[in-house]
Amino acid sequence: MEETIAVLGGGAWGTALAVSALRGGHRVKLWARDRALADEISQHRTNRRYLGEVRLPEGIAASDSLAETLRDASIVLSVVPAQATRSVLAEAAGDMPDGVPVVLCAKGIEQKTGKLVSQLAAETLPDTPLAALSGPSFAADVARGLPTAVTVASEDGDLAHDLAERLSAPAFRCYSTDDLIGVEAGGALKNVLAIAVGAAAGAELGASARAALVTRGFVELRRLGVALGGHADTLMGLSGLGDLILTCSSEKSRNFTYGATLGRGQSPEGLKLAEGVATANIAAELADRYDIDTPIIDATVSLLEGEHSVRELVASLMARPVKPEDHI
Ligand SMILES: NC(=O)C1=CN([C@@H]2O[C@H](COP(=O)(O)OP(=O)(O)OC[C@H]3O[C@@H](n4cnc5c(N)ncnc54)[C@H](O)[C@@H]3O)[C@@H](O)[C@H]2O)C=CC1
Ligand SMILES: O=C(CO)COP(=O)(O)O
Repeated sequence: MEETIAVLGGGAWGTALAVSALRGGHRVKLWARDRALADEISQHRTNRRYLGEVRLPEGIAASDSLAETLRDASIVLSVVPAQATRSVLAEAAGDMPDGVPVVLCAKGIEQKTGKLVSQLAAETLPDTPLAALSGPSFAADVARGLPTAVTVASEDGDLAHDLAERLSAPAFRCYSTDDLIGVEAGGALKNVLAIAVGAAAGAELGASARAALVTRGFVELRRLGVALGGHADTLMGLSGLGDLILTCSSEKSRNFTYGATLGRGQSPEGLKLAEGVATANIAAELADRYDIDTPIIDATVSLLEGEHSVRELVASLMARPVKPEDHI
């Protein structure tokens, strides 16, 4: 059934999801706060700043007006960075159509509050049905029509299933779950670990170190994800293991690239958005609060704060007391 999907955010992921929705047979409106960007997307069918040379299909109605974008929408996708989501949803609240679900697509934890994106959205939009979409999906791949699979989560499992059907497209397969927290935790924490793994790659520590870091990092992701209220099984899925594999294995990941830049001893100034930078510190604080052991996340914070080099941090990880291999 054709419906109107409103996308809030004109960056790489917002534009790619708009393209996917269009391919799924829907009308698509997109809000970008920058009018020049909205015009470029609507009229020139490119988004050079965020998506490079990808040519967009015809039909994305982009605007810098939230009211215009949200009018007649039957699904709203929120695709601004995690740290900006609260303010954008607050600005949009007055124009949000009644009862229409908002699908949260950012991957992060709010620095100031330690809240997952759905938790901060519930404060801003208390009467709105909420869901999250997460999984292994580089914007450039999705915009080009390369296939992938993601998970749509809502505490209301029927809503999650319904949204997964409505958001699926020929090259975009959506699964569903009622484990909203698990899906959000997986998406947020893999970004922090991708910085760590990127740093090891940048410092040329070898493929064995990379595999060991991904595996032990995944244990930390599951420990903390479960402490936050997610299910361990969910974190074995697309938004957890799946996204961790993707982002820890490719320079196409901005988080991996951020870490690799630090690992090479270079300045990360001018790099694209890396959500893990904003999430690392609060993730480590949450781990402390729940008394969870997260040495790789802690080392990532130390690296980001410039306290130690990659080699020093790896040496201290290697010097930890020998213990049985726990899996969560
Ligand atoms: N790029 C990707 O491959 C994927 C990204 N994501 C997630 O989607 C979220 C957005 O990422 P991208 O679109 O890739 O980032 P981006 O950096 O390409 O674009 C971010 C967009 O948000 C806008 N923005 C930033 N602050 C804003 C504010 N305060 N108010 C209004 N607009 C604001 C920017 O102007 C830009 O249009 C992130 O949480 C990211 O982790 C999820 C899956 C894939
Ligand atoms: O979340 C992503 C892929 O699933 C995108 O990863 P980066 O934000 O590291 O580019």
